[in-house]
Amino acid sequence: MEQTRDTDLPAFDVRGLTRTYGAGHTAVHALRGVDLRIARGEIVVLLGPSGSGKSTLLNILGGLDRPTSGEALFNGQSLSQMNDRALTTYRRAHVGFVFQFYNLMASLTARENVELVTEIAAHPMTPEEALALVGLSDRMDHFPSQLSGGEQQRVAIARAIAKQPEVLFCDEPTGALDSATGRSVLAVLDDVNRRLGTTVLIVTHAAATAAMADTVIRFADGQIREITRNPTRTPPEGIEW
Ligand SMILES: Nc1ncnc2c1ncn2[C@@H]1O[C@H](COP(=O)(O)OP(=O)(O)OP(=O)(O)O)[C@@H](O)[C@H]1O
Repeated sequence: MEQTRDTDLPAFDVRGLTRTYGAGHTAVHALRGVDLRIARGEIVVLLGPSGSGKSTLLNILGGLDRPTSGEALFNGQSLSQMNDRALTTYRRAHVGFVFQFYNLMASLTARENVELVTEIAAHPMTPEEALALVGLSDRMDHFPSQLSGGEQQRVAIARAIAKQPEVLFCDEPTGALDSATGRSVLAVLDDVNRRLGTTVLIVTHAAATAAMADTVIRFADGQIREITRNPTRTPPEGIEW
């Protein structure tokens, strides 16, 4: 039998995924059966109204939450069947997170915030390399309070990519930023994807972000309503908000 080459596997293969919070009358069906394949090295943008289940899906794929039923495979391995220890190892080794509100340590400089990750990662780049990639070489010794919102988000991206994750999960990465700053943050994500080959998943309310994606997933009511592919990616600098 011909063996499946690793490179043929999608980054994620999601089958019949459901996630229900609570039970009985008060149960919330956040995911109602999601089937999805995400190819490696793509930028994927997830759009959908508030409460449609986007963050729930991201959290399950990122190993922060578990499905109620169904399966999510990463590189052919079932996240759903991993025990807590294996899921922690998965998060540490393979995925980076970027959230709306940067979550930087206020008492540490940009470099020290990134060091928190590089000190425990298996194959990290240096904090200097990570900060250079996001264009912050000249701000490494600044504290978060001395940086703009966009710069703080770039530090958060540097921290997320410093361990060289295969996947970067971004939940509303531009949600707290004005449009020009948001575009520059998206340009950093695009650059990371091109240079490092990182698979990037972006959850956003900003529908225009879809133009920078390879694949656009539209969510509604806990289900995928539509998956479209862009024939070409629009550079974030050219996106109109
Ligand atoms: N921990 C939780 N306990 C109970 N219900 C939850 C929990 N987390 C999410 N939900 C509910 O699950 C549904 C999906 O939430 P989710 O955060 O995934 O949506 P979303 O599409 O990311 O929304 P938004 O765009 O507002 O962030 C919502 O109805 C939400 O209230």
